[in-house]
Amino acid sequence: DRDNFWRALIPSHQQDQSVYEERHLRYISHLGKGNFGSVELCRYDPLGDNTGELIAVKKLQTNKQSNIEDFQKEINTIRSLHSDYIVKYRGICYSMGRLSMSLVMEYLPYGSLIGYLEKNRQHVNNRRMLLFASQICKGLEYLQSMRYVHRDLAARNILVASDTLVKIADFGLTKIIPFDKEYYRVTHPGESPIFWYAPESITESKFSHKSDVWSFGVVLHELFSYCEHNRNPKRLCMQEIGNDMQGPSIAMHLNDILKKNWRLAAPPHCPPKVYSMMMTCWAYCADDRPTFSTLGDQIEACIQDERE
Ligand SMILES: C=CCCn1cc(-c2nc(Nc3ccc(C4CCNCC4)cc3)nc3[nH]ccc23)cn1
Repeated sequence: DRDNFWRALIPSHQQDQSVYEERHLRYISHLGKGNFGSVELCRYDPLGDNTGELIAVKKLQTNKQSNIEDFQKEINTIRSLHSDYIVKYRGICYSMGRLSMSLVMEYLPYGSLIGYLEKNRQHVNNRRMLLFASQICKGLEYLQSMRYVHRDLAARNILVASDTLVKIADFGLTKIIPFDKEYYRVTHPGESPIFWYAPESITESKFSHKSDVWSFGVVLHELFSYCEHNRNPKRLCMQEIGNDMQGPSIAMHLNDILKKNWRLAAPPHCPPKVYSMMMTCWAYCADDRPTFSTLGDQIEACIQDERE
């Protein structure tokens, strides 16, 4: 039947332990937009009695061959990652009708970090922020150990599993660093989140673990700004550059002010040690930035400070 048709297409060693049949998928609601696709909340209900599990299903929205290949790479990436701090892969769902494929992941009930912090601001204190920061840092340390560069680290791509657990999501732009190089050069930058980018990513499309460290510093800034929309990195950088700046010259002006050592200002009530940690992530020269393991130790030290 149709499953065998799809199984026949995929080499056996790559076949997934779980193939979800579209006919048992019950659409519930829209969860968000990722790179090249949208994510929906579904119940996988083969018994048809509403006892099935809730899952997050990312559907590819394109028929461009390049996006289909990128989606396949995203699926292979997330399938190869096993960490408490990275959203879990569940399987894939084929639909014969549209000859398309969807990525099935664990459903994280609290949504993205941005919405969560805006909604729960009053009972998230510095210690809780630092716990989230240490979890993201551990997820990135694991990603680095697998030679992956995320390339799209931002609070919008961090999901909240519970009041005490966050996970890294959306691996649509993630690349593997070649074994003989320290960085990955992108040929087609596309619409890039340049306000989260390290200078070398803006000017040379170079991405490395050190450029992920820069973006991690920006995520720390978003965290300690409670992801307030009027304090978001894009808004703060554009205020500095001049809001009337247009198009490609924005990247040039952004690099210019970064070269002149302008950086995002400390968020209100941000502990000084946390801000100085952010500043080390924003060293203009990639080699001067800390490693994720160093950052992990510094975050643990900040948590101890908050305990006293
Ligand atoms: C990573 C960011 C880009 C793509 N993306 C991924 C997801 C996503 N979301 C969720 N849970 C979720 C739970 C509640 C809400 C709500 C919606 C209504 N307003 C309040 C908040 C939103 C999301 N679980 C997931 N597992 C795997 C992916 C995934 C969403 N967007």
